[in-house]
Amino acid sequence: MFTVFSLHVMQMEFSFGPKGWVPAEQLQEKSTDECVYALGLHAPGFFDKVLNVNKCLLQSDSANEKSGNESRATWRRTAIVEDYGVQEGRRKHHNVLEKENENMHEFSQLCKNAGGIQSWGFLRGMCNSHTGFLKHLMLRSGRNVETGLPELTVNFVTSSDNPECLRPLVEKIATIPEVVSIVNNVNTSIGYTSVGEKEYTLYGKSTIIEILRGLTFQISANSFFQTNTRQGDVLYKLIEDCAFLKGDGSEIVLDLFCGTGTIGLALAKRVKPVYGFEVVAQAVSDARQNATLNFINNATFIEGDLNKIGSAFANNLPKPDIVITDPNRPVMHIKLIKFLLRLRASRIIYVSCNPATCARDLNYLCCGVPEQNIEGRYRLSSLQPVDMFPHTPHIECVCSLELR
Ligand SMILES: C[S@@+](CC[C@H](N)C(=O)[O-])C[C@H]1O[C@@H](n2cnc3c(N)ncnc32)[C@H](O)[C@@H]1O
Repeated sequence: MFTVFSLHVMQMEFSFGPKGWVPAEQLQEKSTDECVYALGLHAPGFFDKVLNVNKCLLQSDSANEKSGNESRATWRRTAIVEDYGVQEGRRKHHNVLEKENENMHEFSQLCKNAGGIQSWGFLRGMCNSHTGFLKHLMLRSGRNVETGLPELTVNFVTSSDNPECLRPLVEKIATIPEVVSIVNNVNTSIGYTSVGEKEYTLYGKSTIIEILRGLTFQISANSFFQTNTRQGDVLYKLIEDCAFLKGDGSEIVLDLFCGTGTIGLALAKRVKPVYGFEVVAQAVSDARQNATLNFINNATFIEGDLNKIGSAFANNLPKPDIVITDPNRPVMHIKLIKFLLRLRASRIIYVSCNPATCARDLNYLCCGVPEQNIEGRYRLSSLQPVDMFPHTPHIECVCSLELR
């Protein structure tokens, strides 16, 4: 198993909550006053219990702290906690709101002017009541390709379409040198997903750059990108090894669930064409742009929902030699399993961050689904876990399947 000891997790998603959740073992130690309003991580299995996180050990220093300036606290504290009182407790918050902080006063006025949102509502997370404005805070770090210095994107996910409400907060955060982009994703659903129906760029650019396997990738806020860049390099090298490319540039690659095109593009210079499929429009557009950025002209990226494929899916494409499939945590749709079994590519590389759903899909591909008269056609030739999420129970697996 590959493990890193020095972490650099590129993306973290935090949630806002109406009050901080205190684990039972700490109830004695903490007064409940300390815990009003939360910005942090969900307790496992409970979306309405948000554990305050003041410093995230999985984040890069620049995402956690303002390096080189001892006098300023972490940027999260500076921008959100100190100025807006989200984590400071109800009493302090009242002081900040009503007496002390001009910005906060302006801010609450702004909120009221902008469509009747109450300032208190602004600070409440959605949680069970489904009220409030701020849902999630997503931090993503990348680097400047010329200087190599860290860059940060800040993505506020809100429950309604009122980007002006964020303006005072944006002005504060924009003064942090590492921050190159501040966006607002508006997600009006009652769910906890962070992908917005609309996105506003409130400061700087709308994308961030990261480098993996020597290639440059542009990433939009709604596009998937490996959260752990250093281990991402290890993961993609392993996928390349599992592809057993002949080296004569003759193979055709199908990259399913391709995101910003990372895996396909990492292989593109050593194969014939690469075809990528992905459902998120921004990710497809990033993938196309990434091909251009890396002078790759044999990669085609197609927008489409792999859960809704018809019998004619990919009929117009040449038969691939290698299929990469890298689904989200749920199982692959049975239509896609059937497609892969009909396609009979010589090799499938199945990349998964969920061993349970991965096991089901591998079982179908290898042993078939007898109750549906589906015959399995593959043999699992290798399975390598990669520790993409150190110090958590999660694990990524790269599975190599050969046609029998
Ligand atoms: C685990 S990510 C892998 C992305 C890419 N392979 C990478 O390594 O960066 C899974 C990707 O599948 C996409 N996705 C999820 N459901 C999908 C669907 N039904 N059809 C097509 N793409 C889907 C997600 O948007 C995401 O980009």
